Amino acid sequence: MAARNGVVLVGCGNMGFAMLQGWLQSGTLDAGDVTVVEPNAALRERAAGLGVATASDSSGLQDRADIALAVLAVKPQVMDAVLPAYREIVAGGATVVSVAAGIRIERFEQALGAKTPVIRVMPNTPAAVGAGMMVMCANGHVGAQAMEFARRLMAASGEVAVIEDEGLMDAVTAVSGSGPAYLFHMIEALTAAAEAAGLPDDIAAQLAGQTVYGAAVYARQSGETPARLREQVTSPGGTTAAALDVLMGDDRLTKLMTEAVEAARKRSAELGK
Ligand SMILES: NC(=O)C1=CN([C@@H]2O[C@H](COP(=O)(O)OP(=O)(O)OC[C@H]3O[C@@H](n4cnc5c(N)ncnc54)[C@H](O)[C@@H]3O)[C@@H](O)[C@H]2O)C=CC1
Ligand SMILES: O=C(O)[C@@H]1CCC=N1
Repeated sequence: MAARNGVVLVGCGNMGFAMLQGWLQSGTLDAGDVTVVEPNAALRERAAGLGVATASDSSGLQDRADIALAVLAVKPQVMDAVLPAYREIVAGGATVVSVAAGIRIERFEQALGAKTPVIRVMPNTPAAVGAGMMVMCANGHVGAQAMEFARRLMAASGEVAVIEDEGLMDAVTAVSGSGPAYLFHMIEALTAAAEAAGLPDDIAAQLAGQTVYGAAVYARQSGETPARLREQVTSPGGTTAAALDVLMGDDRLTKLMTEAVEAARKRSAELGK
């Protein structure tokens, strides 16, 4: 029997392409093991530039016995329309990996068969540079080998966490799935503030970007809590304390972040309906 090590990536937009880059750059997958299905010609070409096979639909894939994982990276709104084209591939033994926000495992079982092996993954776009946060949640039909293969792929894109309770995936989505956008906005806001303080645009962008990057790396590598690292920057009566009075007074930023995460969590739950 041929080795089952093929991956079909369905949808190669922002998230699909970010993961594909992580897989290939890390050497976890050879380009020859991946087929990208993407109807958008420009995005297909971008993927082909990495050396993978591409197709505009699934029609040539039905007889492939080597497909271990069908990774679905299409918008939640089109998932129901996309799934029937993968029924045969799944019946042939492929495990479904969905990165779609909100869509519950049950929906895949209903569309593809009650015993379909399904892994939900909530990735994020820093996967493109191997710095993603990849949260996995599988149903009971996923075999050990497929789970291990999927975990290896996700580990190539960043850190992996596995959760048992699928009910938590909406919260996961709101924190780490959408989270990079909050931090990108933080960079934008710090850049705007730097400009308002009189710095030239290019210096403002450099200072904001590198400060957020440096703080994130330091927070992950120092072994200290973020609270302790914050205290180390904050001299009593100094400049940082003056700024933190604005951000932390009345728990301002924590309340705002909690409100933002709750809005995303609710939207994720809605997308699943
Ligand atoms: N963008 C992000 O940061 C994250 C996105 N996600 C999830 O990833 C999924 C994709 O999101 P994005 O990449 O942002 O959207 P996107 O719109 O950039 O990519 C979706 C791609 O699917 C393609 N597509 C549409 N119909 C198709 C079909 N029948 N067969 C194959 N491909 C098809 C589209 O042409 C498009 O390129 C969504 O379900 C989203 O919830 C999850 C975590 C983070
Ligand atoms: O905005 C969205 O719906 C997707 C899911 C998580 C990040 N992007």
